[in-house]
Amino acid sequence: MANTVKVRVPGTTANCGPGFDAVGIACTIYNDLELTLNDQGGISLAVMGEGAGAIPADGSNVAVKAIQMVLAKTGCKLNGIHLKMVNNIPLARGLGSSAAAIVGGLVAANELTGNTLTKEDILGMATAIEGHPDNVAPAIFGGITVSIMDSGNAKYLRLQPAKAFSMVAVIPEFNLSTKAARKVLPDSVPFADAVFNVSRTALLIGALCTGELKLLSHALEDRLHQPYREQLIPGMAQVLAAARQTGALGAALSGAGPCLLAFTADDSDEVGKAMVKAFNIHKVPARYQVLAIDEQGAVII
Ligand SMILES: Nc1ncnc2c1ncn2[C@@H]1O[C@H](COP(=O)(O)OP(=O)(O)O)[C@@H](O)[C@H]1O
Ligand SMILES: N[C@@H](CCOP(=O)(O)O)C(=O)O
Repeated sequence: MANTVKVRVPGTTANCGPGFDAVGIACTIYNDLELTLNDQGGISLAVMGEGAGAIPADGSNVAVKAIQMVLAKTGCKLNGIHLKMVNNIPLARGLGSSAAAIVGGLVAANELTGNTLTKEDILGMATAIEGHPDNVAPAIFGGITVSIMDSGNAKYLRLQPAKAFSMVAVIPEFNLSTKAARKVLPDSVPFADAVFNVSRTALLIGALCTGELKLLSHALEDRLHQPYREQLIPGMAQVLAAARQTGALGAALSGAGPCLLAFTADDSDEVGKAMVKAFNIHKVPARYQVLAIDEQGAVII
């Protein structure tokens, strides 16, 4: 059996406005992870691109955690874990870097231990490490996914959008960990806000499945997390407004932020430039990247 494998995993944008911890989209931005297992023990890590010099080479690394979980579950005795990463997904920006690392580790280790885990098993294990299913589901399955937790088990549905759209990810030059961005959320919300989000999430899924993309301007509205996270992202309201004013279908926080994401039918560059300019007015350097939906999810390459 080969002892080295390479996996490509997409970044993901979670929540998509109102679908907190439920909706996610796989995006055409990728990390490559090469895993070698041997019986010599030890952990080594070489990182190129995003996170080089910052990602730990020990058991605190989420990719290593994921690999060790597969080794334990499959009873594999190989104890040497050697990783090479080429990362394009920026860390702690809201584009699912941790989900990509976890899914990459699980898929690679599964491949090297005889492929005994199903994608559904991998979803369960990835969710256990990540804490919520909305990034790991599209990272595994590709496309647009809706996920739920049922008595601790993640279940998902993969949707086919009726009409193509682009996503303009505006990436500010500062990190915001998901952990920190979850700390500002309240324990409970007003009933009216819950109703607001139920209606918008239903509209979001309906709009994507029917191709009624003009409804996204309402369907991306949120009262569960964005209003609380706004304090962490200078200029957030103005950047989202700039997207809408330049013709975006709608715009929202990407995952826990600080990246902001506009959905576009055309004029993506114009929207990206306007959003970057609005961040710059608030003294936040930023860049934009135009993304499409990744249809495949994690693949062995
Ligand atoms: N390629 C990677 N390998 C190992 N750990 C990673 C990798 N990418 C990200 N991480 C871990 O995930 C953290 C960022 O996760 P998180 O705060 O959830 O943000 P996001 O997933 O939105 O990028 C990083 O600080 C790092 O600990
Ligand atoms: N539902 C989560 C999504 C976090 O996504 P990330 O890409 O920022 O890790 C949340 O909003 O906390």
